[in-house]
Amino acid sequence: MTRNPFKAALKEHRKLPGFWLSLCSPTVTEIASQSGADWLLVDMEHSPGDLSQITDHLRAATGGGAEVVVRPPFSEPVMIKRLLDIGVRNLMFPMIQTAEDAQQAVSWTRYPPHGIRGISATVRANRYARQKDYLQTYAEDMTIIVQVETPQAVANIPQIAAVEGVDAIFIGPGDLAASMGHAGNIAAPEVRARIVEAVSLIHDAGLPAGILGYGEETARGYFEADGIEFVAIAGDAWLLARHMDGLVSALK
Ligand SMILES: O=C(O)C(=O)C[C@H](O)[C@@H](O)CO
Repeated sequence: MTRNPFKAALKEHRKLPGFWLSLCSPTVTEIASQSGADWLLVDMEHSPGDLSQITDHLRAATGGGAEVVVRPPFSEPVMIKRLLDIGVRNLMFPMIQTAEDAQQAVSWTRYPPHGIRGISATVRANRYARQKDYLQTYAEDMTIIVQVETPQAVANIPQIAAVEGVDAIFIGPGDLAASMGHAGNIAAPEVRARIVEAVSLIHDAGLPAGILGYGEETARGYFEADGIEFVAIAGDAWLLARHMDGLVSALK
């Protein structure tokens, strides 16, 4: 039984709003974690943030109820090992195209004989060697989310979802649209059709689906009309820019 509330809620297919954080500010992480959101995506792929800041994000989130999910800059084993050692227990792997990609991603998170993760005896993840059952329980407490971001990946969802260890699948609408020749236009009917197809394949496989859908109306549509379980309802930079612009134009 997992001790990770986000993983447990995903398994129950609950409705889970989250925020997408790319401003590299642990203070923003703290504010977001106290909002009632269930999860916070700390993005290393499209932000200048680096590994040394991640521990501060994890500590900041403990002031509230949200779980931190980290998206590494690229799906590769070295960064994953270092993120896991510092105590990241929810990962989102970008650009997973095939079941083999997903299998490899899972293997980077598991110690032998189940994978290739290297052992470090005294790390933040095992409370500096105080958590005696870490080696027996880490996998149960970890959430692995893989991102599908191309039509090829969408077509491979049944195989990707069947990979042991994959807990959820997150649709990357921006890259999906771009890979279909509609960069910047996720509302294009062809892209929308692929998103609907992806959600249905993810649900047919019994997994929860996630997506970015900024703003109340968009997020509500994904939650209610599409039945998507975890939606990034806003990004920190998006929220700030939008509200600053609105206030200035209202008062000028
Ligand atoms: O394809 C997408 O959309 C994503 O993966 C999210 C983007 O990288 C971006 O919106 C992050 O700010």
